[in-house]
Amino acid sequence: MNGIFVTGTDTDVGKTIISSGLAAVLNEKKIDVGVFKPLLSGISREDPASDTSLLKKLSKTTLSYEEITPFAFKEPLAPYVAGKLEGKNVTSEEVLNHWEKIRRKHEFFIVEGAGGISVPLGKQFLVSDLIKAMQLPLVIVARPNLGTVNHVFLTVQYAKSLGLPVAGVVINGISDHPDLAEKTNPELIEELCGVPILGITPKLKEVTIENIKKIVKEHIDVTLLLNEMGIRS
Ligand SMILES: Nc1ncnc2c1ncn2[C@@H]1O[C@H](COP(=O)(O)OP(=O)(O)OP(=O)(O)O)[C@@H](O)[C@H]1O
Ligand SMILES: C[C@H](N)[C@H](N)CCCCCC(=O)O
Ligand SMILES: [Mg+2]
Repeated sequence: MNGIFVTGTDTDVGKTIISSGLAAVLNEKKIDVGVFKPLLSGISREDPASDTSLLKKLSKTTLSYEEITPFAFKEPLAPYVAGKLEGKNVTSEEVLNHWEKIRRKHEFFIVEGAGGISVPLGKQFLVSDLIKAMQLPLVIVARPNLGTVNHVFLTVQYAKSLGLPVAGVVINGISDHPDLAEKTNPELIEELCGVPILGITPKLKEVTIENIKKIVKEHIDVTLLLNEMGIRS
């Protein structure tokens, strides 16, 4: 089993859009792709707009909603806090047990965290702890605008300090008319952070399944990503 762990510089940066788009493109390349979004908060798994639904739909996996997302909480908060409000504390062992049950069902997995790399999933259990335990290379999704350089730098430095390999960064949501910061950020990020930019995806006017697939296909170097993992596509 091969795969990537998709994290972000923040919540709402487009991790689900990029993860599900990547799943669709890999599927098209005849790669047997599965998805895992172990902790969800603020929306139910079966809601058509949920991370779980989008990932399931675009990957075409036959995994169930519960297999993709074993833990879902009502409030739109860090999963640790959202779980606590429901009297539940998720442990790393529990997530890994669910992972063990599905990881051999597909050749390649795209795993999505929740929010950024240090978001608490349970008591003394951060997204970064899960990444370390799952031993998957990281893809970091970031915003395109002024301020993102610092966010990417901190995320990369933190990942490196924990020995987590970073496959690269996707800058998501660049505007049709990028300002000077948006134009200069990609090169600066590569220079400062020492990680490749895998792609710069545009801001969609209409977020549809077809458009999600299109921006990933046309703007992310999926071959580079796969090559870095020793997979020929
Ligand atoms: N390239 C894009 N163009 C237009 N809208 C986008 C784009 N990328 C993301 N969005 C929108 O921004 C919002 C946040 O995106 P998304 O849900 O993928 O973020 P996320 O990082 O997965 O958030 P979370 O931490 O909640 O999992 C969604 O409404 C999504 O449709
Ligand atoms: C509810 C939201 N959409 C995410 N899934 C959870 C984001 C938690 C962010 C916590 C934080 O960094 O302050
Ligand atoms: Mg998401």
